Amino acid sequence: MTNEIRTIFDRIAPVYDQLNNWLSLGQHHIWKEMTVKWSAAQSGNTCIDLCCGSGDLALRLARRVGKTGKVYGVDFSPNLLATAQERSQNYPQTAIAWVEADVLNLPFENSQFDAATMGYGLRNVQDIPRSLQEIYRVLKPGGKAAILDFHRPSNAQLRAFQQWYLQNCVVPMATNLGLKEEYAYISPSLDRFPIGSEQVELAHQAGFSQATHYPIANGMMGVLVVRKS
Ligand SMILES: C/C(=C\Cc1cc(O)c2ccccc2c1O)CCC[C@H](C)CCC[C@H](C)CCCC(C)C
Ligand SMILES: C[S@@+](CC[C@H](N)C(=O)[O-])C[C@H]1O[C@@H](n2cnc3c(N)ncnc32)[C@H](O)[C@@H]1O
Repeated sequence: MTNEIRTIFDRIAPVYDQLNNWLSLGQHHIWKEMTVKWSAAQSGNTCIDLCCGSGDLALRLARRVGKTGKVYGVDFSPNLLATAQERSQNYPQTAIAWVEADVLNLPFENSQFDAATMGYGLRNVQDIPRSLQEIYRVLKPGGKAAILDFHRPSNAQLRAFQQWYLQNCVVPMATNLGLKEEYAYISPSLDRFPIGSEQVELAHQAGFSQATHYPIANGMMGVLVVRKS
């Protein structure tokens, strides 16, 4: 399964950024900016972006931590990491290290990071509790993580719209690019993804003292914000 997920993301790498811009009507930039803000990353901090993909969140973190900070972007898709690497050449001032690794076995010591972000990663990992435990392990005491992903809205009409949009806009557009199966995967992965209150419960079980889920985009997306005490 892990290999299948990696293959999906390696295959969509060439069109990933473009499709996200089109299909979210540019909104994903706003959702990612909110996520970085909620991570509370500060100038000079050492931060980690898990499941960094093509680097959107890591590059935003790098802007926040500035020249005196350091950002690690971690992903297991070599193709998406290559895009991230290429994009970061335009930001020579910022210290970003791109690391090819599984976020379920992070190659970092305990308590290294002031802040963490994860965008559209938690729904894709094989073991959500383990992923939260790994984030807990690598955060410093007092550190925060902000985890952005799709969310199923409680409002039935909005949920119906979300399902309609995924099936009738997202999948057909991806089909035109030969990526039907890859994008058809989003809907079932969302069906089995824990809702906000369940994510909060899992975060407490992983050890986080504070956990809050913020629904955004009318509840079609959400950000789980956790703090290690
Ligand atoms: C950046 C976004 C999604 C990233 C993403 C996550 C995945 O798990 C994938 C799995 C397999 C293939 C691709 C991805 C993937 O790209 C979020 C925005 C992109 C969405 C495709 C658009 C979703 C739109 C909402 C359901 C409704 C938006 C309403 C309005 C148009 C703003
Ligand atoms: C939908 S993309 C999100 C990319 C980026 N964070 C963004 O918001 O645009 C999901 C990413 O998670 C990565 N991923 C999924 N499971 C992973 C794992 N166990 N370890 C490392 N990366 C993983 C995929 O390779 C992919 O780049």
